[in-house]
Amino acid sequence: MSCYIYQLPSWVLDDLCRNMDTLSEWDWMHFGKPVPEIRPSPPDFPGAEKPTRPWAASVRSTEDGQKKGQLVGPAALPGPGPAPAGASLPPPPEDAAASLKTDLPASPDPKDVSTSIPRQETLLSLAVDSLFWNQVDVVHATDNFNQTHKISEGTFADVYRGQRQGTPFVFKKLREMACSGPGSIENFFQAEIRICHRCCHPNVLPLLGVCTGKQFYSLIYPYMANGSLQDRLRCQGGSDPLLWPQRVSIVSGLLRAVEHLHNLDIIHSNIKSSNVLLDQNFTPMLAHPKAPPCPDSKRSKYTRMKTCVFQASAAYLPEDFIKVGQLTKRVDVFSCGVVLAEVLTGIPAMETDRSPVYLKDLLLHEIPSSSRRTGVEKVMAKEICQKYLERRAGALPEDCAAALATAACLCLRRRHASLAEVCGSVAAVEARLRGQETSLPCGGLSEGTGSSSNIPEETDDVDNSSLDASSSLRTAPRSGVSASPAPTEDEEGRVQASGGMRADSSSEACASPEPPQAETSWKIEINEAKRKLMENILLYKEEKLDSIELFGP
Ligand SMILES: Nc1ncnc2c1ncn2[C@@H]1O[C@H](COP(=O)(O)OP(=O)(O)OP(=O)(O)O)[C@@H](O)[C@H]1O
Repeated sequence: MSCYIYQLPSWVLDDLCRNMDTLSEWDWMHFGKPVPEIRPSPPDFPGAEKPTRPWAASVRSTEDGQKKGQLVGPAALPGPGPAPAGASLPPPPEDAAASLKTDLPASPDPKDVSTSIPRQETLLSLAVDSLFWNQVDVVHATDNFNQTHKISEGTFADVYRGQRQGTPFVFKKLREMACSGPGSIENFFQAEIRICHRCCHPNVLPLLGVCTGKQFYSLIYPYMANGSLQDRLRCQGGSDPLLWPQRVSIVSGLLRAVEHLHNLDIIHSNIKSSNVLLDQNFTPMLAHPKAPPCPDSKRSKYTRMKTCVFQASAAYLPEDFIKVGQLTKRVDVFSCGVVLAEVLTGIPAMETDRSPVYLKDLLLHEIPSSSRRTGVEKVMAKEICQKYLERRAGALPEDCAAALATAACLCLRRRHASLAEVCGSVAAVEARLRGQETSLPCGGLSEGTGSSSNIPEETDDVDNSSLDASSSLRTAPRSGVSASPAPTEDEEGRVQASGGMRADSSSEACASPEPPQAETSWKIEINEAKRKLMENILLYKEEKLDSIELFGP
């Protein structure tokens, strides 16, 4: 028999409401998204999501992938055997799955976690216990975060390699940054957990564990043997340059991952080549979504971010986002365009001793003077191919280069660039390089995103350039486009971009008055009845409603 919340006696609901009043934001999130694994037989609430296995690479929900016929298995514990992007991956080895299960202390020390961090008990009650590693295991696996195991220092965390039961893992040890503000670790933690909780895709890096210890917080991932796309594009450690088929398949995997996230209404907001990790087969995995910054007032529908965090990522962000701080899917599409451009040209997204500092500015500078005419991307793409095409990656047929450059230009320039279309274009190049005869859609793509070539496309253009003469930008010494052996053009006299930080040099970027509907980087799926109930509960909390009004007599 179905049981509806309104069928409960009002005193029970009253009690429920009072208890709910004490919930943290974290708990509320999960109120909208039941995790039913802990219940022997889940109740049949209308509108409730189907039960999903709760957690980690080996246990994540697979619904979305199944719908689209995508692979939905665990994404990639490093293990033997090839696992090409988009191909079926083997389940994690038994020992690895077992290694994710960590014995929890029988009664967790309440002092073990700060109050701002989701409490272990709460998370346990959400059936994510298999995700938790205890501190001792993490210390053991990383040799107490031995410096010799350190891979890198990131914006929010230091990255260490470790090993458990013979399986290599990566441990991100989170740290509060001076500029990150209170709660940033919590946000970071929750962003990762939310995304991993909601999606499972062969090109999204799975979160394998978390540790909320007394001395540190850590997130645990599979170790990706080929490091990041950024490392490989820079041939760090003397690695060979990536060849075109590898490059295109990596971009294709990245685009599929982003498309998948967007289908779930998740905005990654931290797409960059250092967050595209490559396994032993160069299968790309998109990692480390950025914590959705908290709006500083309930009224704010759009998102503001800390200026210092912008600075780290400005190379991948569109100007309008930097100026306004409105987080939409377009931000991700733009970032994909920058990554695609890095792959295509071999030019780093940012180089401080170069002018312009940002690759996005270098490329957007190639826009023909009559930038509003139809097919501008095609002209721009041609320029890019002629001037900046990576020469170390082997031979690339001209039409493939043009299609890739056009796809990059679309991502960089169009307000409404269709990710599906860009995906399709790159996939066609991928197939072509694999030897499959495919006709490239570059003609159609370059003429406009889905629109007829006869129709002017004026309203879709975006001024992304941070090379605005009015901005107070410093000028850097010219160093050319050093990373690429491709001929570099004269950029003398160009004003160096500073990522549009003119928007605000204070702790937060400015926000325009009430921009149009913004998308948020995560979305609670909740049915209307629940939404109404939650609204009423808020009113109840403000003592504008009593429990009788809330649920009726
Ligand atoms: N799972 C992993 N396997 C192998 N190497 C990794 C892994 N995660 C990160 N790395 C390496 O560590 C580097 C830094 O990772 P990190 O996630 O801190 O990226 P970041 O871009 O510097 O920081 P952030 O994403 O926090 O802005 C990556 O570029 C990569 O070389």
